[in-house]
Amino acid sequence: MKEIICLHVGQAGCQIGHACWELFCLEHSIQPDGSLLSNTCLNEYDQSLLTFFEDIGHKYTPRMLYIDFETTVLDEVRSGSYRQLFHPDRIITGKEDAASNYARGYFTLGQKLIDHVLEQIRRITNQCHSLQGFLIFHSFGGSTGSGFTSLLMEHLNINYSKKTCFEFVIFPSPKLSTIITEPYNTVLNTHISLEYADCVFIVDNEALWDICTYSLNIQKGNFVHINRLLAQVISNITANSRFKEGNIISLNEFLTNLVPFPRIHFPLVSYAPIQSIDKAYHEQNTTQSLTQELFHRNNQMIKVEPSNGKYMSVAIIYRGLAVPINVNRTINKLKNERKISFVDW
Ligand SMILES: Nc1nc2c(ncn2[C@@H]2O[C@H](COP(=O)(O)OP(=O)(O)OP(=O)(O)O)[C@@H](O)[C@H]2O)c(=O)[nH]1
Repeated sequence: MKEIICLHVGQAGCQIGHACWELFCLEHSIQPDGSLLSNTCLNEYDQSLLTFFEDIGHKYTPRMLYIDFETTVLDEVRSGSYRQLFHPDRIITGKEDAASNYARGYFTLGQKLIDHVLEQIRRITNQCHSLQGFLIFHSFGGSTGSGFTSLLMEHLNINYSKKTCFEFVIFPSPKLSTIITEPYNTVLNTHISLEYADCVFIVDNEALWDICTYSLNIQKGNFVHINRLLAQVISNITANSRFKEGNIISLNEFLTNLVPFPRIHFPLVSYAPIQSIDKAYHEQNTTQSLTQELFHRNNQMIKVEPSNGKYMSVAIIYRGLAVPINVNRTINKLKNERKISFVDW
């Protein structure tokens, strides 16, 4: 079993984390109190849930840490419907927020909290047979998300240098960001991500709101909607480590295919199909249509124009019955029609 530990840092990281754990529980038939649904029996195939969940005898508990300097968001987790799922020690809060100031997250408040956080990580790793790596969820713009994550990654690099480190990051979007320090926090945190992360999936809220409004027809969306969308992406990226169907690709193998050069590790995220509930039952999703949609701007989770540049590498994860011959045919078609062009190495 290759375990993965999730670290959710700051408001964005914790709220996205909550959406992910809701989805993981549904996928593995785990109830909000951590017990298995009564008619579920664990066979070897189901054991794959141990990648993300720890078996503590009578129930399952997530291998994760929620970390935030202020208590509001995590108090909701402590009193919400999933409160029994999480081990209380794994929800770590400070007493005041870092006021969107990277330095407060890294130095002032960060230094007070880091030992406690590292101790909890050590306890979780002690319960793992063969730790695969860490997934870190945070925003680049917030001070906890940027400052404290930087400090944490430096320590993880010292203590767990051989383990894979993936990040899922909210990149500030110019039209939506209200906090003036977000660009500064982002630049400072990017430097650390460049050095210590193996792969950083970046998304921005502007692109996610657009997907919610135009593709999913949600007129008054909020963070819950976009976080659930992100949870789908994260679930699919990690599905290979969790379910033993078809090819099992570990995080490391995934990296080998996706990252052409160690420091070039900031892939764009795209997802298909994205359909509103009223359209979903009227669409036929073929391998070809899904692959073509992936390269469409409306399906991208970050606002950039890919036609202005070239692709360095692409990793497509199909979930469900995708036949390799159809996949190859579609990719060749896209290349021949010059819809995607790669750099000439
Ligand atoms: N997608 C998504 N983005 C969020 C969420 N909450 C906050 N953000 C974005 O995250 C950025 C701000 O970072 P936060 O995570 O709120 O800040 P923090 O890391 O907790 O740091 P401080 O609040 O300064 O202590 C802004 O760009 C927000 O739009 C969320 O639940 N989902």
